[in-house]
Amino acid sequence: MTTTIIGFPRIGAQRELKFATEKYFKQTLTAEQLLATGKQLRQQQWQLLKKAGIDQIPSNDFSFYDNLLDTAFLFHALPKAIATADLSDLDKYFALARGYQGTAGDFKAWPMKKWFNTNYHYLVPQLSKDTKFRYTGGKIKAEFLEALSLGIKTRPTIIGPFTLLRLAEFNEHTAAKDFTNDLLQAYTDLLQDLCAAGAEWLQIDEPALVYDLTPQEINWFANFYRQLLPQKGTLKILLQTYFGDVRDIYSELIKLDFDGLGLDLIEGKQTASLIQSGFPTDKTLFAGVVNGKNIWRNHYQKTLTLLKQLPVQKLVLSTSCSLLHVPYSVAGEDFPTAVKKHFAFAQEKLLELNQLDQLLQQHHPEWLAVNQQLFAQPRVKEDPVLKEKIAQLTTADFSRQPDFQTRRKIQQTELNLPLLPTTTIGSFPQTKEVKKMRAAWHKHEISAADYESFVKQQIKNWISWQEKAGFDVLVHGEFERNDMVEYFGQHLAGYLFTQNGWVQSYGTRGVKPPIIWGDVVRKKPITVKWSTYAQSLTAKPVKGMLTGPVTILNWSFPREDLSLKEATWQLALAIQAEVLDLESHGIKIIQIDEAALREKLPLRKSDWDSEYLAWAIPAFRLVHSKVKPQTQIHTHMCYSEFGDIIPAIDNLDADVISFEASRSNLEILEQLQTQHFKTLVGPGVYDIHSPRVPTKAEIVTELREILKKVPAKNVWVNPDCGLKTRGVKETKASLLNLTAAAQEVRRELQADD
Ligand SMILES: Nc1nc2c(c(=O)[nH]1)N[C@@H](CNc1ccc(C(=O)N[C@@H](CCC(=O)N[C@@H](CCC(=O)N[C@@H](CCC(=O)O)C(=O)O)C(=O)O)C(=O)O)cc1)CN2
Ligand code: MET
Ligand SMILES: [Zn+2]
Repeated sequence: MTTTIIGFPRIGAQRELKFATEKYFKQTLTAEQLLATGKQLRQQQWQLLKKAGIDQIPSNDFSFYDNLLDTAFLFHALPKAIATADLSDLDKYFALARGYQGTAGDFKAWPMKKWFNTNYHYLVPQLSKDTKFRYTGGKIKAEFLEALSLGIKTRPTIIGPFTLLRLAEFNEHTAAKDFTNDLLQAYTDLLQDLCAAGAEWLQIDEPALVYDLTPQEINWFANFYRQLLPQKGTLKILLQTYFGDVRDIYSELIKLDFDGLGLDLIEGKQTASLIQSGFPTDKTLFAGVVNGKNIWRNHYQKTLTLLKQLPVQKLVLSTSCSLLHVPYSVAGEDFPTAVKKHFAFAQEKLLELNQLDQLLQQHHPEWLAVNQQLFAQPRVKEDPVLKEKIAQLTTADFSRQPDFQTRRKIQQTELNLPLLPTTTIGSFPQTKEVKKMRAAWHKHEISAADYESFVKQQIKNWISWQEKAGFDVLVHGEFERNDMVEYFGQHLAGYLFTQNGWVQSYGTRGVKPPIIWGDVVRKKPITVKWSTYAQSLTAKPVKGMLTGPVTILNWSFPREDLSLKEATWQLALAIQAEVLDLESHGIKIIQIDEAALREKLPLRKSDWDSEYLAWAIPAFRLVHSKVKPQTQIHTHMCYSEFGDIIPAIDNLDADVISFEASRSNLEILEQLQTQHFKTLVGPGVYDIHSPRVPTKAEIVTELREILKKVPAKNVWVNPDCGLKTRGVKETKASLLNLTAAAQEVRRELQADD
């Protein structure tokens, strides 16, 4: 038996890579120093895996920004302008990741998207007529040789051609077929080069196989690999999948000349039955039995029983997906032992693989006994009152009265807002100073009172700035929050949070997902203090700002001993209490962010409703069903690819929704128009993910485009997401252009009347 993992977190135990990279961006660290940090982190990782007894150690799972970007870069799929720019390879790479403005030119970054159903973002390769894939040697081979020089023969990993093309964007009327031949040559060269370098195995990641596949896609895949695999020489190929099962293509996969198949037995509902339907004796199954996405200890008995039911001769134990999605180690956390023993972060999962391997060979039965203890009795006491409350919910609890159109008229009278009302999405820049004061308060260097008055001062400054800038609906700025989900976790009973449980979200940015430990209850008001303070400073309405239950769930580590539906409804009741508190304290507009609602939509269409929307949409409705007709409920989604679920979004029954603009803006507006979307909309009028300041003229143009698709009386004007990652100067400049643009378009509309 053998153990392996698909990939490991690369940011380092103390986020060393983040800090080094950000220093490089600020030019306080040289390229050599950054490369040296990368090298050191890789060595540490390989040695850690070796010491933990992992038999097959991956390489090239490391990345300075993103693995799909690495893959595109390896195959020279970069725009001509960047390829020929007077920049180092490293700076060309970062130019694709973050854009570049300087002496070598002015390049836009590639867009970012959510990686399948995770909170990790990949860079979307932009393919066009001048894209010519070719293998350039580079990182994958260098890292293999680097490990080899340390005496570790790794298994290099690479994203496969099918997934690469499935996730890329085709410009200038190009299509997959335009790139197939070049890609075939590029992957052939890669295989042969790694084989010559002495590699024994290559891991090719094809997670896109877990989507619903068309016959054309299946054909493309089979044809491609039928041509590629004969070129592998003595190199063994592991075809690695994750985030689901491969039901549409399993029968093809087992016929192709792969040496190993990596299948997900955690999220892949049909994986076990597919394997039971037949697995070739000459192939190795890389069984993904240790959950790469959640932080709970593996249930050894269940895993062993599952493994024994698989008719497989050659078996390697593995994780369900890369460990990128869990924090580095639980070792440094100060949970009580009774709590800690239930957790396995990345490092602890290595031990689990090792123990499962031993147990399968009938060694160390005492490890099984220790593990069984963890699950012998319920981990937490349930809250009977909460349970009863959920059991007693009726249709009325999910249905706001009166209906949308009636409320709309009441709210118009109540709020008296102009046409095209202006607002922002919630957060203002989380400056160094804000983070420093919060850190000082955590370290008891300043008192809670000092911290509170500091936050209030920020609120005061920004309220007065928003008034001067001419905003119609103001926000308090979210200065008290480290993160829109972690903050709520920290204020709800039933949650635990880590000190250092960072998980990469994109590039150098990370999150510390809070852990749902038990039943979740709101013990006391969370945001009321800040919102009412902000409202006391102005006659304009201040929007209360909350995170919705689905997003809190999706960006937390959920329990495995409670259904996601039940857990989300607990959260919904907690946030409902907060909504009602805000309302009773005079807050007239309340925004309930559901930024992550789209992200966790199941990858297969047949699961959309039954597995998700059927409880996620009611959860949101539950949160606001009891507010007065006068109270206006807003929501926000920053992932705008919800064209397919527009009726579900309308069915949230919010009064106003704001969403990401970026490139898909017009497309979504058209879909809203044709599907008769009723909710009022604030399509973001500029992209906040870039420091670039949009001109007033650009925003005016954007607004005119929006007004072609949506009646003016239904339109709100706002940026496309919160401003916490932006600098103060660019934020103010952009927002002044936004209010000026709104005023200009308003005048145009009034002149038309
Ligand atoms: N959970 C979540 N997922 C999300 C988003 C989101 O907002 N939240 N937004 C979308 C995009 N994803 C994002 C993810 C992270 C960040 C981000 O800004 N992360 C920050 C950390 C934010 C944070 O938690 N900050 C804490 C802790 C900051 C910190 O590291 N402090 C230092 C000290 C700071 C100092 O002295 O200057 C320390 O503790 O060592 C705080 O403000 O309190 C980062 O990686 O740098 C932005 C967007 C999608 N997914
Ligand atoms: C990632 S969605 C962000 C919404 C939140 N209210 C903010 O402005 O930061
Ligand atoms: Zn957003």
